[in-house]
Amino acid sequence: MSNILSPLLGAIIQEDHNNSTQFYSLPSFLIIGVQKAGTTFYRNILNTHPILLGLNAPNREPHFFDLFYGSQQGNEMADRIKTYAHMSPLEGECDERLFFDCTPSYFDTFRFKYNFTPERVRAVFKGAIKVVVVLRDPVDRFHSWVKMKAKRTLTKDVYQGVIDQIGGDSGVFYENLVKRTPVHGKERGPLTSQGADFITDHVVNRGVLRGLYARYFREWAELHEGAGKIHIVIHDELTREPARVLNATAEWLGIEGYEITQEEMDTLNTRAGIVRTQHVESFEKYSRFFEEGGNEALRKYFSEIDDADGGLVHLLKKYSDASEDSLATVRGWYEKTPQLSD
Ligand SMILES: Nc1ncnc2c1ncn2[C@@H]1O[C@H](COP(=O)(O)OS(=O)(=O)O)[C@@H](OP(=O)(O)O)[C@H]1O
Repeated sequence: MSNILSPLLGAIIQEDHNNSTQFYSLPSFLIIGVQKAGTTFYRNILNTHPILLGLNAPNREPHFFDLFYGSQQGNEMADRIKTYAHMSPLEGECDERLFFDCTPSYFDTFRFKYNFTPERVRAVFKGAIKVVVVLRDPVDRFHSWVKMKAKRTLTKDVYQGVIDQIGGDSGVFYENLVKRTPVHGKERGPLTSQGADFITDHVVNRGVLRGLYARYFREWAELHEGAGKIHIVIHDELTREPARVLNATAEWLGIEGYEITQEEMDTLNTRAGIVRTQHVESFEKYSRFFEEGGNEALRKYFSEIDDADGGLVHLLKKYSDASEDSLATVRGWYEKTPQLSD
């Protein structure tokens, strides 16, 4: 096995088998998050570009750096790299397709004790990998996550479960969130969901803590500073102007743009639609709770933690290519809300 540098961005790996040579490519960039921000739609949009190809496209996430990293045949770095490269066989040395790995849980690997994916990615790519993050208002992301949960958890009324656990009072909900949030840089343990009660495991860890973007963004940005600016895609821009977002990504990669056709667009519009569960009454109770103060509590919480973690807008300015418009959108997510009423 030998490595040569691709004319574009990825590293190409060559393997000689008897009389034939097979080439593989490591991905040229990673879409690391965030879950529920429209990453599936973004991946599908990128896949329309003639030279871009998602690993395991179109429907599966590779999870190489979290779920499968420790379970390769052989744990030497060379074995790992080989396994990863085998996900993207090339048709010949001059095959110029660019592969990408879209695994939204890389951003904040909550199924483990702490997020070690940035370190692993650095170990494999020596820091030289491009990274994209799709961001969405953390309050909307929370609701999207609950909706997914309700869709998947058929036997349980998720909306009622959320209401029961948050106590139906936005002040109590807010206090609960603050109490259960690990302090940055100190306690990594509480991020594990193993053995946690419902609110910690589901509502807080997976629903809420995943929205602490500044915290995870800083980890990624600091470890990958040498690899250029992180590319930012904002959910609202992606869903409003997917063609523009595709070409902005192409420009960032240094490749030609692609004019996506209406026909391609129509097949890609993967919007999940409204999923409520069969428990209409509890869904209505849930919606009412959040409309009447729950959302305000969540926003206040996200805003305060964002401040304490150094501010996403500040970090994006320093480490990403986010435009002024994107920064203004992100700023809006963290606007301070009035004091919560008692
Ligand atoms: N085209 C388009 N327009 C508007 N919204 C869209 C579109 N495509 C995906 N989405 C919304 O993105 C949410 C799913 O995000 P992800 O694909 O990142 O989810 S996942 O992490 O892969 O589970 C999910 O959000 P919610 O509907 O709020 O749950 C999708 O509806």
